[in-house]
Formats: sequence, structure tokens, C-alpha cells
Amino acid sequence: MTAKPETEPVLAPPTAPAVRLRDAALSYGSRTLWSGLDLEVAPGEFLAVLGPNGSGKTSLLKVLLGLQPLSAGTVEIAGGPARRGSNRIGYIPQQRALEATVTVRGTDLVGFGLDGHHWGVGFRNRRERKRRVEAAVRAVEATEYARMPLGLLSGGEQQRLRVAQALVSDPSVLLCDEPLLSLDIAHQRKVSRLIANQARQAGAAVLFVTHEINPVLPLVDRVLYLVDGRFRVGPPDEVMNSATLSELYRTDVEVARVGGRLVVAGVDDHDHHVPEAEEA
Ligand SMILES: Nc1ncnc2c1ncn2[C@@H]1O[C@H](COP(=O)(O)OP(=O)(O)OP(=O)(O)O)[C@@H](O)[C@H]1O
Repeated sequence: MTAKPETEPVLAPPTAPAVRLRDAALSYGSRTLWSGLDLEVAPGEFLAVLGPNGSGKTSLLKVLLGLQPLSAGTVEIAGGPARRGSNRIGYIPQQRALEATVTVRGTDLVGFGLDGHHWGVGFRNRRERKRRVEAAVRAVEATEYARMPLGLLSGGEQQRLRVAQALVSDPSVLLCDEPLLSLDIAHQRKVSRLIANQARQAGAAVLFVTHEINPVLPLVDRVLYLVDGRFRVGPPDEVMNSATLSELYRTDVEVARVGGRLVVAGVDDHDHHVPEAEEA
């Protein structure tokens, strides 16, 4: 007979999800982008969000940013309701080219990422603010041009500063909308690592919208794949396979692994927007 332990084992408290959607739906007019979406993203988790144009990936991020209300269901993020302007949430928006006349400097853009209730007042905070902005600019290797007007910078340089802006507040949730676009391969790799470090080292939940999973495949814990109102969530191997994608797209889709990369054939949307980093 085995002796009963005198005390119950101490269990670590379960970690609350950083993002939780319950039975969530989003419609614009009569068009439903997705419905019945139950999704929990844990602190430290890296979730890739894939799907063809118009499937509602950016709209999902807008819901999490408090910019778009759900049509049904509930959303919680970083321990509270989705609301605008939280500096616990970092956001790398889908890139839009800035006009040459934009005179805001890179360091100002990065500093906006810190603007919250406890920043920007008092000398000590100003000094700390400057230190953090400089560290974030250094991390994306933008020191050389960070004081220039944004309108004069290349698309890739602007993008690196947007990444610094999203990371500067040490966010607990990081929402990224195609963050590797217009970056060269070396910077795709560096930016992917910075984003992954925010998950692995700082414990942030990362939602990473992308058309091309290969540059981040080694970093991805789970995939959310949206197609025409249908979706699947699971580890990359469970979602990125011929059977699952054929079911989602309702047509024959072939997925093969070639040298550690995923090759998807049979759907137009797997156009390669970005040259691929060999290793994220
Ligand atoms: N405010 C809005 N009102 C009405 N329709 C909208 C609104 N915002 C987005 N849409 C539509 O919803 C659909 C999904 O848009 P969304 O930007 O979320 O797609 P996506 O999956 O991010 O696409 P892409 O891969 O092209 O970036 C699109 O057809 C878009 O036109």
C-alpha cells in the first residue's frame, strides 16, 4: 500500500491568458468575417495569424486594440477589456508609406509608444524616457537615422522605427500586422528575434499576422488560420497540412515540408510578400 502524502502538492496557479476571445463574431453590415471564435493566447506564446486577403486578420487586431467592437461574444486583453491607448499593448501596424512631408522624427515616433498615464512628467521620468527610447532605437539598429524626419526615411527604416515604438513600453501583448514587410533578410531575422524575445524573455503574448509563415516558422507555437469565415487554431503541424487547408479552402491544397520550410500549393494567397529569412 502506498502511503498517502500528508500535504497536497502545491500547484502553480494557472496563468491567466493574455488574450481571451469567447464566442466572438465580427460582421460588417451583412458580411460576417468570423463567428464562434474561441481563442486564448497565453503569456509567452507566439501565435501566427494567417489567411487570405480580406479574411479578417487586421480586423481581429483592431478588436484587440479596442478600435472595433465585436458583433457578438467577449474579448479580454492584458487582464481587462479591450480599450484604446493601453501601453501594455504594443502594436506594429500594417505598413503605409509616409508622405515625404512628414516631419515627425523617428525618436518622437518611438517615444509615442511610452505615452501613457505615468510617462512624460518630471525630470527623472524624462531621463528614463530618453534612455528607453534610445535603447529601443538601438535594438532595431536605427540610431543613425532616428533623429531624421520620418518622411525622408526608406520604407524599411520607417518600419524598424515602428517596431521600436511597439517594443519600447515592454508590452505584455504584442500585436504585429505583417511586420516584416519591406525589411531586408538580415533585418527580417533581427526583427523576428526581437519580437520572439518579447514573448520568450518578457513573457508577452504575440499575435503575428503574416502571409508568409516560413520566416517565423521556428518561433511559432500555434497558428490561427482564417478562410472565408472558417478557422482552425493549433500547432503549425496540425493546421498547416494538406487535409486541414483543403478543408478550410474547400479546394485541394497541397502542403509539403521542404528543407524545414512549408510549401503551399493550390491557393493563390500564398504569394511570397517578403523574401524569406533562412532562419528566424
Ligand atoms: N470598417 C469597415 N467597414 C466595412 N468593411 C470593412 C471595414 N474594415 C474592414 N472591412 C472589410 O473587412 C474585410 C476584412 O478586412 P481585413 O483588413 O481585416 O482583412 P485582412 O485579412 O487583414 O486582409 P489583408 O490580408 O488583405 O490585409 C475586408 O473585405 C475589408 O474590406
